[in-house]
Amino acid sequence: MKLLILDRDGVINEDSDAYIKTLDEWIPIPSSITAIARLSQAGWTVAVATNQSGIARGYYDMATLESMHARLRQLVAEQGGEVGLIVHCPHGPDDGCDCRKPKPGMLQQIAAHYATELAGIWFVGDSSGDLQAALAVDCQPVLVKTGKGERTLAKPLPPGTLVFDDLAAVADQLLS
Ligand SMILES: O=P(O)(O)OC[C@@H](O)[C@H]1O[C@@H](OP(=O)(O)O)[C@@H](O)[C@@H](O)[C@@H]1O
Ligand SMILES: [Mg+2]
Ligand SMILES: [Zn+2]
Repeated sequence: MKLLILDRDGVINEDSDAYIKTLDEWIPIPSSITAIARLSQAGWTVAVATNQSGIARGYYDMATLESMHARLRQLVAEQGGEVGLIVHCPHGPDDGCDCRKPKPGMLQQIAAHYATELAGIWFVGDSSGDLQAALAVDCQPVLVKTGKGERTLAKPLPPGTLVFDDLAAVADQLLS
């Protein structure tokens, strides 16, 4: 199946070092919304795997997180596309969960949901933890320069990492 997995903050929407704590702070990257719509209209399933330690930290609750994801689905639907499964890790760095990137648990959850293998599936992120999670399950690590991408690019990347300016450029490549 044509499955693409995305990180959320810094790829789909703007990120902040102060976390994305409210719906108003969830600011979509317009070209990313269009990219998701274009991909899904072309038969791609676009899933999301996002760390949301702000839940564990008490910065925001599940209702707020779900409101952000409802807004994402609405914006993509307005452009004729749809968003697939969105998986989040609500845990903190010290909780020892299996889902927080760089662990690959969320990627494995997505693969199980769609009854597909992960090998070679592109996982698009802006942080090194995203790239490490991809490598852990033989996904293709893809770095975008939006969000924390430029910071991530300043450090050595895992061999084989593909680099694009933004999600729109990733979509252009996949749809070419
Ligand atoms: O990029 P994704 O995975 O969609 O989400 C990242 C967010 O959960 C937050 O992750 C935090 O990392 P810590 O969780 O505090 O290590 C910080 O990097 C925040 O700036 C960022 O907004
Ligand atoms: Mg991110
Ligand atoms: Zn977790």
